[in-house]
Amino acid sequence: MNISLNKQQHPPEPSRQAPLVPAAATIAGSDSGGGAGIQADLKTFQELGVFGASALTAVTAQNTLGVHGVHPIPPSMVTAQIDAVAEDIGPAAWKTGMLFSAEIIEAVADRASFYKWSRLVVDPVMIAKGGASLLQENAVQALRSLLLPLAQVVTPNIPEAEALTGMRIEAMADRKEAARRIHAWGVKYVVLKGGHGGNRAQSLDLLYDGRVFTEFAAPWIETRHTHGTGCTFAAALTAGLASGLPMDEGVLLAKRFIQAALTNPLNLGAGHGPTNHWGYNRQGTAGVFFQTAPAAAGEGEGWLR
Ligand SMILES: Nc1ncnc2c1ncn2[C@@H]1O[C@H](COP(=O)(O)OP(=O)(O)O)[C@@H](O)[C@H]1O
Ligand SMILES: Cc1ncc(COP(=O)(O)OP(=O)(O)O)c(N)n1
Repeated sequence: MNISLNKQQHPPEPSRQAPLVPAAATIAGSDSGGGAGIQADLKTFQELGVFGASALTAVTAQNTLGVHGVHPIPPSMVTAQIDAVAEDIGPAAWKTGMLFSAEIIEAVADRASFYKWSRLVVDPVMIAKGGASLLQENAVQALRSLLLPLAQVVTPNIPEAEALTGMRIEAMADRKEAARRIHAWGVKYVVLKGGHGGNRAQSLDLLYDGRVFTEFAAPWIETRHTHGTGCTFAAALTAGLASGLPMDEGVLLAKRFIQAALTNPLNLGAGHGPTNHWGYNRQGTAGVFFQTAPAAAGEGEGWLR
């Protein structure tokens, strides 16, 4: 008797199988300390039920006290990683983090327009918590003109929004004006994060869709363990979008996730320690709320949730 255990000559085409979980990809730098960069992104994807692929842009020697060294990856190798992931895995959403140079930004923008990514989250990483530069100064212009017009959403913190727009951001009116200017470059949504806002009562992030501002606020958490908050927030948003959430629900998920990750620190390292990605409760964290406000005036505010 002749028994054939495997009748198929070739493995099935991956793209023809319905994936059991959504996939997302991060294009970012490696943080040897594990709190930010590719490591934070992949942990966040996993915790939120999304398979994570990656393309490395730079290797950093880094811990909770600072960045000791940066070694960029050649742009052609960044392109090759993106192609390998795009052609086989086919992520539903992409995220960028540390891109380091204008040349790497050009390579990523080229691939983003080639593959026509509809869900591209750009976290415009510039400076690490300890003050080290993660983006060369002459690359800000490339970020603004080449990558932002291709993004679905960009997630600057306040210093990054200041560097992108060239304006000083102090009051809420400044944050709204910065969001309007960034939106005018072609990105569909702007999330201006408030971790550097100076308000020690609450952390307030602002979502702008070109028409309406939505505020996401949560109680401020007094902790030194804030390394990688921006990466983790943007990765959670990417996971939400890869799972099919609309933008406002994706931001709410990200806000809840980062709030939970900041709540019970792991107490690792002597400096800015990593946040805690374990055991996120999808029901969310108490105290996060959001509201809409018309772009032009303050009237008409109403609670959505
Ligand atoms: N101490 C804190 N308490 C509560 N939320 C925070 C705190 N620090 C940062 N966040 C939140 O973490 C996210 C990342 O914010 P931010 O610190 O501004 O970004 P980055 O890490 O890029 O500098 C935002 O949602 C912000 O509101
Ligand atoms: C490799 C790498 N990528 C990004 C960052 C910056 O991460 P971010 O989430 O903005 O956090 P802080 O540096 O502000 O803690 C990084 N440090 N390293």
